[in-house]
Parts: sequence; C-alpha cells; structure tokens
Amino acid sequence: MTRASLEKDPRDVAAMFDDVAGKYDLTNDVLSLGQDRLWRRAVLRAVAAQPGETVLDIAAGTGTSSEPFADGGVNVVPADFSLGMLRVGHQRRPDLGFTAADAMRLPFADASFDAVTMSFGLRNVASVDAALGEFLRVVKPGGRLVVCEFSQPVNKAFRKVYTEYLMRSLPPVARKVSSNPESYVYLAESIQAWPGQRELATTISAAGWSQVGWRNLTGGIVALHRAVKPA
Ligand SMILES: C[S@@+](CC[C@H](N)C(=O)[O-])C[C@H]1O[C@@H](n2cnc3c(N)ncnc32)[C@H](O)[C@@H]1O
Repeated sequence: MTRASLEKDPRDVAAMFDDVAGKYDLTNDVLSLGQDRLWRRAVLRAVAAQPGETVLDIAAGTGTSSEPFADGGVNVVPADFSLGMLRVGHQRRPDLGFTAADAMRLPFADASFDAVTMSFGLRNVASVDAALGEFLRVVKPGGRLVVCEFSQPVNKAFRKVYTEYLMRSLPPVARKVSSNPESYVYLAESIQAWPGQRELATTISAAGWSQVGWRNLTGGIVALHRAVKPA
C-alpha cells in the first residue's frame, strides 16, 4: 500500500498489516492517546452479548478488540485475513480461537452467530457492500451488527484541530514508533476519505440491515454503528 494509492487490494492490505503486526498495539495506544481502550469498552456495551452467545469479531487483528468479550465470558471468534496479525494475536492470547477469514467471503455457515462486530476494519475492505452482505448472512435473524470505525468529529472547530493532527502530526509520530510509517500515512488518508456517520448508516441499511443507528465517541472521531438483522 503506497502513499499515493487508496485502492484497497486485499493482498496489499493484508501485507500492510502483516508488516505492522509486531508493534500494532503499542502504536495504537500511542497514536490514540489511550482513547482506544474507551472505544473498546463502548463496543462491548453496544454488542450487549448475553452469556452463551457467540460473537464474530471480524478483522480482529491481534485480538485486542476480541479480548473484552472473552474476558467477559462471551464466546468470541476473532477472525482476520492477515496471518501476521493472527500470529501476534495467538502469541498474546493462545486461549482465543484465532481464525483466518476474509470479511468479503466468510468461511462460516449461514446464521452461525448471535452478533458480528468489526473494529477499525470496514474502512480497509475492498467492497464494503460485500462485507456487510456476508455479515448479514452469518448472523442469526434478530442478531446484531456493531461497527466501530473512525468517523467525522461533529464540532467544526474540533474537526479542524483533529484534521491537523491526522494529516500533520500523526505521520511524524508514526515514523518514530511504527515499523511501517507509510501505513500510518495510509491510515490518515483513508480516514479522510471515509464516509461520515449518516452516509455509512445509509450504506448499512441498503445492505439489508434494519434499526440502523449510531453513537459518536470522542466527539465523533469514532462512531459506533449498530444494526439488527430483520427477523
Ligand atoms: C486496524 S486493524 C483492527 C484490528 C482490531 N479489530 C482492533 O480493533 O485493534 C484492521 C484489521 O482489519 C483486517 N482486515 C482488513 N480487511 C480485511 C478483510 N477483508 N478481511 C479480514 N480482515 C481484514 C486487517 O488485516 C487488520 O488486522
């Protein structure tokens, strides 16, 4: 994945995450100024999994987004298509059943999960519609979808400061802490190119999901979109 290219060829995306896997969690903590921990707790609450339910955490990476579920006694399946991320995840949490899977062609039967969640993954898939369709297929009727993704700060002045941080401050910091600084330039550019809250909600509805809504976190830097599969 190069600076000039925001084309999301699945092989390039997987290779980029293979490359950053070793330092992924450290870099995340530094660049989000620790906010990522709050976002993960919010995802857990939004999914609201009951004991005995099974949740697919797709694009789970090193499993950091799956851990709150596992630690809360929920059956969580962390799945990702970057073998490098899965390897680091397995070293960190050998108790989690890491699974190789592409969000656009999931290796799971219809209606196998009570909920599907995806944190900071949807922005990277080549076809958002294909992924949303696959999530709908593998979740049970009445099951939930929770997407946690970077979004648009709602306050204009805050949005300006944040855009400065994203485009000017983040790349030099990433250069110091990451093994692949180019990937953090891609991060900044892909966030800028990503649709806002309302537009993403419309895309989720168009894919067949009902009761679509969202909640902003950290002033809209991140949005949690929630939806239900029609019964
Ligand atoms: C920014 S990381 C997020 C990891 C984790 N969910 C978290 O919150 O820390 C994005 C992950 O999405 C994965 N990914 C991107 N496109 C994917 C796809 N089509 N299928 C499966 N995983 C994908 C990448 O391999 C990477 O591990």
